[in-house]
Amino acid sequence: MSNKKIAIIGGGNLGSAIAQGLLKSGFSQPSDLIITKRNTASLGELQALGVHTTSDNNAAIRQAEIIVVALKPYNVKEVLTQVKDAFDATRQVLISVITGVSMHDLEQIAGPGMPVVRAMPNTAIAIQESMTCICYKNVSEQQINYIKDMFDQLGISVIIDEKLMDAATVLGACGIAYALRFIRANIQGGIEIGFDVKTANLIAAQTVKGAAELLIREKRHPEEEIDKVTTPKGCTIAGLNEMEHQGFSSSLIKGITVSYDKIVKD
Ligand SMILES: NC(=O)C1=CN([C@@H]2O[C@H](COP(=O)(O)OP(=O)(O)OC[C@H]3O[C@@H](n4cnc5c(N)ncnc54)[C@H](O)[C@@H]3O)[C@@H](O)[C@H]2O)C=CC1
Ligand SMILES: O=C(O)[C@@H]1CCC=N1
Repeated sequence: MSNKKIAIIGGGNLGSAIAQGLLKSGFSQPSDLIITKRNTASLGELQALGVHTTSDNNAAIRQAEIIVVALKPYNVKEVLTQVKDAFDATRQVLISVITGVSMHDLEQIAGPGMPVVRAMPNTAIAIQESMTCICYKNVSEQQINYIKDMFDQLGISVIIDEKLMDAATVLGACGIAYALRFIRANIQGGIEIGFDVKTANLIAAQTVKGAAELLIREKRHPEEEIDKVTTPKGCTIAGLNEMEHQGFSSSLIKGITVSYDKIVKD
């Protein structure tokens, strides 16, 4: 159980998901969480659980030891600059989940020597199933252990070099959307061959979960598992080869590189 006060600046999709995950995991008590948004009306669910909601970023930051910034990339500089005097490098850590904003830029805003962490989770953080990539600067061993433990309770986390952070954004954070689109396509196909949408959804989602668990738990390569499914002259290889003829793997790889270019070239 965490006893540190955590302020989440920007209670949108990801900021709210992080708050939900922190509560569901038991890492934070509602009274230790503060979440900000310009208009707090949509934070009613968290408020009902006892989380402090406010539009006052300055006050939220001053009360906290861990500050999670989940603002949009285009307004982070403006918003944080307005509250830069609230940061205290001697007792706080600034965690940014913002796409494409470097630790150097964060330190420039929050002040020299400010302990900064970049974390790249995905929206499954709301149910403690995130994949979170982390890098850090000016952070003590004790602080990083605390933060790694926090993200490990919200899923699985790995520490990476900052130069891989944009790649982590694509593979992990965008990746959940690619996976969901893959599941949606399976549902559409499943309906065409006879299932109702609810049953198709369950079969498609549990099947993808099982595939992922085989790789995570057994540490296998996908092709090793595919070989076990593809009966010679069978229906699986026939379908898989048709998908590849239609550009299945190629379209995914191209999509990943387009997402990556969008981050690094913007
Ligand atoms: N949505 C996702 O799956 C992921 C998003 N990210 C990054 O996280 C950041 C947030 O993304 P989302 O949650 O999707 O965006 P969002 O637009 O849902 O959330 C941003 C929130 O900040 C609030 N905000 C704007 N100005 C504010 C201010 N002055 N004070 C307090 N709050 C203010 C907005 O009202 C909004 O609710 C982005 O930088 C994004 O790149 C990173 C990984 C995954
Ligand atoms: O699409 C985006 O820009 C953000 C970053 C990763 C997930 N959503």
